[in-house]
Amino acid sequence: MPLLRGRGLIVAPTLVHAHDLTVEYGGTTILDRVSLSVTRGEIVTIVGPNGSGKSTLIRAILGGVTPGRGWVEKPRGLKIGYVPQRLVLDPTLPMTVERFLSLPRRVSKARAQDALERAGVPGIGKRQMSVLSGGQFQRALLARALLETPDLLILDEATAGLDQPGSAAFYRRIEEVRAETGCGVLMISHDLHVVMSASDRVVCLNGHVCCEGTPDVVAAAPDYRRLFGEGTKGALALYRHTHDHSHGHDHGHAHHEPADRDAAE
Ligand SMILES: Nc1ncnc2c1ncn2[C@@H]1O[C@H](COP(=O)(O)OP(=O)(O)OP(=O)(O)O)[C@@H](O)[C@H]1O
Repeated sequence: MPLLRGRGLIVAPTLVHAHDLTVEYGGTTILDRVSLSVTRGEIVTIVGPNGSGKSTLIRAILGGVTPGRGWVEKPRGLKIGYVPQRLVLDPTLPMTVERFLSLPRRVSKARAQDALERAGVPGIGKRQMSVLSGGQFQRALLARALLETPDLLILDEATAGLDQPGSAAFYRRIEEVRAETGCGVLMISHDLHVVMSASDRVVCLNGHVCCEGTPDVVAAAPDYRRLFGEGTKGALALYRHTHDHSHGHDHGHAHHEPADRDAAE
């Protein structure tokens, strides 16, 4: 999908645009006229309290929930890779990571290996899914989502259950995947510190879009402060601290990372 040029500007194409989505369950409005878009090469994170409709919004974008009002626009043939919050596998079922990547459609060993490398865990192909650490398991799910080299990567709390260094390493890999492939990323995260350092744009949801914008704009917004409290000042401070110079990719984010701890270890 090439970049569009118009009037001297280079405009990244929109990968998905949700227009005015309204979803009700049993007479309760879960999403109220929610609009959201993601362009190529952009990392957009949805934050919001428990039950604020984040997963419902992702499901509506993926097509698993039909909105009562509004619609979702995606370019024809858009390839989406999806990483769920968790996946429960029967621990008694013997299954290597390579075999897992071949379900439901068989992929060659070379493609499986390539996806594992891109997920940052090149050495786990022969291991049993049941013995992977939490971080490695989530990387295996990421590898599965990367098999088709998606245009848009969607992650629903993919780091739930990982500790802070584990989720920071995971999100760093997501940024690297974005830089390598130019894909767009839409994710849900509760890890505000990581969100603030890893996102280009944050959408704060509470049934409706309370506020959205760059991480510093959202962290300073009264609605966001009301939902997440003054404790989130720390997240903003971290964001400012870690973004005080450009490191050259399209989004101009800088990173003074804590000591890396790769999930492959
Ligand atoms: N299939 C369903 N039928 C009825 N109610 C549902 C259904 N799916 C979600 N809900 C309700 O919709 C609300 C929003 O749920 P959703 O999972 O989208 O929230 P969330 O922001 O992702 O929450 P969390 O942060 O806890 O994962 C909740 O009150 C939930 O109980």
